[in-house]
Amino acid sequence: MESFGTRLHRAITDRGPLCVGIDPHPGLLARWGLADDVQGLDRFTRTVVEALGDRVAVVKPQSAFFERFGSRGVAILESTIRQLRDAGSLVLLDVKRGDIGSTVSAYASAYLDPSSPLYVDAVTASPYLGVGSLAPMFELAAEHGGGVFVLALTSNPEGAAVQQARTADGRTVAQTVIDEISQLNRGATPLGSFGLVVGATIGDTGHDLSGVGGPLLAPGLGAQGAGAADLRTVFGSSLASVLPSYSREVLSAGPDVAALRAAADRVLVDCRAVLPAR
Ligand SMILES: O=c1ccn([C@@H]2O[C@H](COP(=O)(O)O)[C@@H](O)[C@H]2O)c(=O)[nH]1
Repeated sequence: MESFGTRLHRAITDRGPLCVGIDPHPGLLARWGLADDVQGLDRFTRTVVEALGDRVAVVKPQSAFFERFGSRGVAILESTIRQLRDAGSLVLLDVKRGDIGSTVSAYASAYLDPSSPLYVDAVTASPYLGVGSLAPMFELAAEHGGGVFVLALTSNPEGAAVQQARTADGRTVAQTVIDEISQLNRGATPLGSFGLVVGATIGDTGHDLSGVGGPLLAPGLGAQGAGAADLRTVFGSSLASVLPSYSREVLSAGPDVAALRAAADRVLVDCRAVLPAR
């Protein structure tokens, strides 16, 4: 079976280095002329799938915006995941899960076991119960060709106080996460299946990302203020591994399908101007 890293590498080669998030904020639903209810959610997500499912490498539904509608929202998330997979994009579910290992096993089953209704290509995970506690996710991902993106240096301003705090050996908390994920990817070609989340907003923090060997998901572009040019400052010599991620910047072009496609094409052009050719 092909690894997630191999599948992601191919998707990026074929479709370009871009992840677009599905974040149906109440304000976006209103802007699209949709009600803030499950019907509005369903129409919103179907439109994004129609516009982008067959042209963007990775689509990242934000679970929170589906969960807020309870079981009917989660049913729409399940359906959205199926539609995206049918359309050919990789699905990265942004759920930022993390817990003690025995509970992480259940999260792994929920998202990374092909028999689950919420099965996706990759998930986001939080390392703040220790990177080792995420082992059941790493193991199930490896078994079924899935991927895990672990939070390292998040795009929000509050993140730095925790993530850039120093540990007893002098490394930052983020660098310990970076180093552990690098170990997991060792020897993987063309790309490892275990990624990191590093916000495009954080500036030059001096962290060493050169040995990660896996994808570096870069949210914070567009609505949070970072632009494609900031990728150079944040990622330096690791730009070749960056997967830029935009949600509101693209989604606000809707509900017109052609306008959504044009917005995704535009941000991809911006990113290609900065990232090395892949
Ligand atoms: O550090 C992080 C990690 C995750 N996110 C998520 O990405 C999108 C960003 O949406 P925009 O509309 O492009 O701002 C959202 O789902 C966040 O939860 C992040 O922003 N930063």
